[in-house]
Amino acid sequence: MTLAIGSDHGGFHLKETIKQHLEARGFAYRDFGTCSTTSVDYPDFAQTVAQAVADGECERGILICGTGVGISIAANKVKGIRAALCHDVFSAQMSREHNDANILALGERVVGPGLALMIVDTWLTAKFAGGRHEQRVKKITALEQE
Ligand SMILES: O=C[C@H](O)[C@H](O)[C@H](O)COP(=O)(O)O
Repeated sequence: MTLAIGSDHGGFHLKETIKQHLEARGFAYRDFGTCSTTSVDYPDFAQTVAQAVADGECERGILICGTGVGISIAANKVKGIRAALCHDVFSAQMSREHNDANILALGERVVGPGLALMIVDTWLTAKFAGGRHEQRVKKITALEQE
């Protein structure tokens, strides 16, 4: 699985920490920026990562900003994207099992690196449960056509 990863300046340090962690765990990723703590606009990075996932260029994505709020709102505007903002391990697991989330959003100013990496690990390994959740995810997709 190749992951798309991106952040604004508020998520830059956590993005670098997550990249090192992914490398140590043998996950392939593509870094869509930003490349420093110079102020940028999070919708730009949400769009490139979300598009890479929506186009199938990358299977899933991770987006980070200061709170995770703005970058998840922006990513969810792209058709086919189910971005989940998760600051606890339970939500991260459920976002995969129940919602088939294809992007994980995190806020660097909200969680410390230890918890963030635990959330990432949980989110990467959890699998969509299907069954009754299938029709609900289909209904989310149908909303995109309205
Ligand atoms: O939801 C938005 C994100 O948290 C941004 O990272 C944040 O708004 C950036 O704020 P500032 O420009 O004050 O660093």
